Amino acid sequence: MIRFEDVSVTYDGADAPTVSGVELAVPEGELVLLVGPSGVGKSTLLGTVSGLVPHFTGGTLRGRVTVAGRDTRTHKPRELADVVGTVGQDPLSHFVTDTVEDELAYGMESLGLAPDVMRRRVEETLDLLGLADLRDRPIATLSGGQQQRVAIGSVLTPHPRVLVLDEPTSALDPAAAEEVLAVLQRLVHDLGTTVLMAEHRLERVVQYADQVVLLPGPGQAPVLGSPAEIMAVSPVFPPVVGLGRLAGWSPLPLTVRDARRRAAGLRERLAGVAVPAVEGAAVGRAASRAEGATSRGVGTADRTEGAASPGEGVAAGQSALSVGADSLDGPVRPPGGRGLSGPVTEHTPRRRFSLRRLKPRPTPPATAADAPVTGPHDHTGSGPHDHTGSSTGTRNTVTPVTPVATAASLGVHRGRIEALRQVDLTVSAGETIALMGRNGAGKSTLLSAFVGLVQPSSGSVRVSGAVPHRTAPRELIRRVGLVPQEPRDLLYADTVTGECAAADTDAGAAPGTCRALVEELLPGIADATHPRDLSEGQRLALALAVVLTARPPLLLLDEPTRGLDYAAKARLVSVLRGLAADGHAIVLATHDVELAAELAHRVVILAEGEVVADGPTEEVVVSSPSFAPQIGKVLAPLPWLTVGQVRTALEAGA
Ligand SMILES: Nc1ncnc2c1ncn2[C@@H]1O[C@H](COP(=O)(O)OP(=O)(O)OP(=O)(O)O)[C@@H](O)[C@H]1O
Ligand SMILES: Nc1ncnc2c1ncn2[C@@H]1O[C@H](COP(=O)(O)OP(=O)(O)OP(=O)(O)O)[C@@H](O)[C@H]1O
Repeated sequence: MIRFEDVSVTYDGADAPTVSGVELAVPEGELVLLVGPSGVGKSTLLGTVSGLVPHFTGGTLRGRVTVAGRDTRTHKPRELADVVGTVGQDPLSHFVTDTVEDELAYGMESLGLAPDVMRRRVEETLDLLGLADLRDRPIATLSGGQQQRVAIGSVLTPHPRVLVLDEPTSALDPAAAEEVLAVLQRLVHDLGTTVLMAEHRLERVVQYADQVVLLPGPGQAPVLGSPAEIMAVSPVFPPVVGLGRLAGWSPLPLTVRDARRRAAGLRERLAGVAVPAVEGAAVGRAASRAEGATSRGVGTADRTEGAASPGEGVAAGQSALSVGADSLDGPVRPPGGRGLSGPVTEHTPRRRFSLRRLKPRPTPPATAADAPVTGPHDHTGSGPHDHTGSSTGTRNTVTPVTPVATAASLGVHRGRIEALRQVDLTVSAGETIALMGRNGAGKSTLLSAFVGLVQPSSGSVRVSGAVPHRTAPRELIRRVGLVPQEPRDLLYADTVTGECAAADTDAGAAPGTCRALVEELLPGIADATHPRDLSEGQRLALALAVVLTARPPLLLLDEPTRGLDYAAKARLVSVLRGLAADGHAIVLATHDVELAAELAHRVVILAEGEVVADGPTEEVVVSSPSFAPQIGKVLAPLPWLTVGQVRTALEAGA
């Protein structure tokens, strides 16, 4: 159904082809998964199928790509729209209408389908993807995951024979991701739809694939095989595969169920063994409760109505951080739009989070009443917390501590939606909190409240003593930094070099600080590249580096692993652990249960705008079918969470 014949793509100005020598056939009615490190060319390859590469991206395509016999170089994306449906990594930039229902109908309208067929398919799709309650909503007001569901729905309604999906579950909560994958599998099995999908969170998808295509490195020819064959050799693999490799299981397990069947012996071996260091959470929780109690009701009820802020969401997924930490390498990214070359409308001007442009001076004032309560640059060890670095490579210990940020009985309205209700949360210096919960639960809203992008409608929020929405950006930036769900909102220079130079200046950091951070997170990004042309993972690494350059006492990350391969995530984990050990407080909104297991001292789960769980990571996630990491499920009821912990124990002779 899709055929690549000696395909190579060279972007304008690039020294070498991004992908080359691609010879592949994707049979009709199969789900083929495209995997490989960040920036290796996955999105580029997907773009050649939808025609976005090179029609929209520029560059030179050599060889031939055909879909259902149509050459994508001689057919414009519009002329392929009846056969191929494409979901790119950034749905928002490709929506063409304003409301959910209109968006679901748009593709069918373009193809001239009868109104009754359109109506029926819109209803089916609303149900299939859990969008019925959102049908009349303006798309610009949806959370990130809600938008991703609409983007997927909008390509399903025309019933294309081929679906090209770039990280389609990256913003979805774990349960929603499973639902979407089940829908795709049904289309493949029942309707013979052909699906080509790139995804980093292999723990979510590998079991659905008929075949896997691995792009091992930039410019290297792809390797095709069954999921088990490829997972045996791939540099990117999910935690169960990591566990299987560690335990020497053959064949390798691809699912939690496979692994559980093999794990009886391992469970026995680990039963009496102390789980390698996973500390800090209990302290964080105790601190938060105490603080919540004292600060409740302190805040003024600043009324806001529908503050225009990015309708963000949080990326989905899980990953094998501990596995990647020592065995993986490479980068990743997403392709473009929907394959329909209709007008791209900017619905509501998205407010850009522009704090970093305001020339911050990150050194916290020592005396002001609202000065940051922690000194993140204090390496003397005399601070209020004890950085007992764990030798096991898991979490650092946090001792009771000064709050860096608090929300007390916080309520936030976004338009008519009550996005947060009675939220009490205290974030302490040195602790890392994973904020989890289903799409639309209010995670991004809470992060936005900490940076003053939305205002409380009741209760209060404080960051280092300051009221965020009443604090001038140049002051606030000394206290808090946010990496938004869409990293491009933070980037404005023409090159990676320019972006980094601006970040160094803004942060008052030594020249080269930001660039070194980029290299640490994701090596190999070219200096002269326009941030727009970076792969998704590369862009995220750049945005993270920009914010980290200022070393804010409170660091907020909204789904920080989209587009990142396991190795890049492992590097991110190590950077964030270092920051936490230096006394920075970190809050990450994430659907990546593996990331939370690896990094967070404490997990806070939001549901319908309320906190429904708050506790040490292992306590909160192990008992949860949605939020438990793969290793947690395999070894349950033992409270082990990561491959790294198991490796440490086995190496120590368990
Ligand atoms: N600008 C807005 N106007 C109206 N409603 C909004 C706006 N932004 C978000 N919402 C709604 O507020 C609720 C919380 O959204 P939020 O983005 O905080 O969720 P989230 O937990 O981050 O979700 P996701 O996991 O999908 O990113 C959702 O129901 C969302 O549709
Ligand atoms: N339009 C473009 N112009 C120039 N270079 C580009 C363009 N698009 C992508 N690139 C470069 O091509 C390489 C491959 O990018 P691509 O997005 O295909 O990778 P990917 O494997 O999908 O990455 P990720 O997993 O991070 O999404 C990257 O180095 C990127 O910087």
